[in-house]
Amino acid sequence: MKTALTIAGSDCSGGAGIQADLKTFSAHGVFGMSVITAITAQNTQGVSAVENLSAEMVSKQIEAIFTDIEVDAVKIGMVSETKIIKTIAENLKKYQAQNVVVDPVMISKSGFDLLQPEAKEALISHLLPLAEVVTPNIPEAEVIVGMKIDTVEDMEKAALLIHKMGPKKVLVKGGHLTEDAIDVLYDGKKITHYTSERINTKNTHGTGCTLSSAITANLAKGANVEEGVREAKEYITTAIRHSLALGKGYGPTNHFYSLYQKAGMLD
Ligand SMILES: Nc1ncnc2c1ncn2[C@@H]1O[C@H](COP(=O)(O)OP(=O)(O)OP(=O)(O)O)[C@@H](O)[C@H]1O
Ligand SMILES: Cc1ncc(CO)c(N)n1
Repeated sequence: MKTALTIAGSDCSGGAGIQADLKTFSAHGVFGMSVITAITAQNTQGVSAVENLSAEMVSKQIEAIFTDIEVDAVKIGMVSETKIIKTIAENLKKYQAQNVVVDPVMISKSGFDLLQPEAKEALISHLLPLAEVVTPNIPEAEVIVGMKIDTVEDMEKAALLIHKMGPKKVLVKGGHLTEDAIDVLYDGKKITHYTSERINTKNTHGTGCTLSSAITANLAKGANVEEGVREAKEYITTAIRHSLALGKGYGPTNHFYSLYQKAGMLD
């Protein structure tokens, strides 16, 4: 069985972070493993607290996995502090991690800082160069390149600029624009658009985590980035279309709809 590792924060409400990543890996038939960087207290209405683990504990978790188990792909999600970012980069180089997907998580939908502002430079200089593909949303791409993004053309410009910072490929996600949900991939040579209709729902908690872990699962199974993103986009669109009205705020996406449907378990 292929394996995938997520290095990210825990979302106790299960919609984003480690929990979304492991559900996505399972739904793709990939064996999921996790290195937890931080515990967050959050729900569908927002984040109320973040507690980082020590850099030593993050390092020990990575060591425990890589010294024992073959890792086919790695996703990096929320990493809040500079010293944890540096530890992850050192370890992934040491163990020659393959198929690294970096989701540069910065701010939650409710406006809470999931990346300490002083750690932005470390994320850019230490994690982006390790990435097979980096998956910023529009506000994250704006911070990384220091320009305003209002259109798909702006997303393309940002993708080209981020590519110069070291990742092999860049996927700028268009969830924050208003018409169709268009994601822009730049592979160093050409631009590809992945387009879906915009689904009218407020239940989009964890969409970014889910998309990046679906790409990771697909790379673990041997897909190239273009194929991996294409399937991941279909997966997230179905998961949003059948998202769950749990909680009082922005509910989570539905990871198992397609599987349950195939298994004849839905009405
Ligand atoms: N309402 C929607 N309808 C269809 N697709 C959407 C919608 N909102 C987001 N998407 C898609 O979901 C994926 C995730 O993009 P988004 O820009 O929302 O990520 P994000 O902001 O990092 O998410 P989060 O921070 O909640 O994890 C992209 O493929 C995007 O196009
Ligand atoms: C732990 C965690 N990672 C990422 C996000 C972004 O969706 C979140 N809300 N929580």
